[in-house]
Amino acid sequence: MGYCFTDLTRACADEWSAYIEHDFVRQLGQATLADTAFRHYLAQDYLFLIHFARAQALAIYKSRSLADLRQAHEGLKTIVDIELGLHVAYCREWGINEGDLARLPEARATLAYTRYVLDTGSRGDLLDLHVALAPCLIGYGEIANWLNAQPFTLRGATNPFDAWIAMYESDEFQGAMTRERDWLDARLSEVTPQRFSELVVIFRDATRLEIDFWQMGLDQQD
Ligand SMILES: Cc1ncc(CO)c(N)n1
Repeated sequence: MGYCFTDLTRACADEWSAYIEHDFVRQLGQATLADTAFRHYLAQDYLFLIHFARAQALAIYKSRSLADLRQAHEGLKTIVDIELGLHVAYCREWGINEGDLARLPEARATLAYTRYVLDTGSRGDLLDLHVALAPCLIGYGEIANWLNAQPFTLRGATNPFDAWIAMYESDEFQGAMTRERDWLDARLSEVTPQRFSELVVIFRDATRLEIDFWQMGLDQQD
């Protein structure tokens, strides 16, 4: 026994790489992504982040110890104070104002992913919820690092999506990702093989929904 976070990604290696190395991500790195696809993704991601913040709040509610409560609070602050603040400013640069965002219809992929996380968290315990949230917080940090390691990735003013990569490679986001991974490593070290296999199902489903989210952006689906 004694599992850790990378055992989850190893158990879903195909889905995890399909998510981290998705065409949307590659095109963003190569600066070949269509502006309309990026704008569609950005707007839907605003709706995603609001529900994701609610899921972090649910993790606060489900915490039994001060240490757990602090970890969930960290997650909430990362979303509301760092990511959503940057996101709203970033949307404005791309010609989407907050009024437009508030009136936006939710795409099916956004609905499916956010409600899946909230339902998994309501039904299960704190660990189920953190595992459902993990592809998001840890995945985006890994995506920024993966992009930076690819020879095709363009950085700087020649890439209109450069600020997006900068957000997820930032010390604040990478720090939040590391703390979440440490929290998961500590909890996973104590679970039984049967419990681990339940958690793999949650992790795989959430990762599949992340893949659908990229595809929704690429195809501009509603
Ligand atoms: C869909 C999605 N997953 C993960 C993140 C990172 O928080 C995000 N902003 N959007």
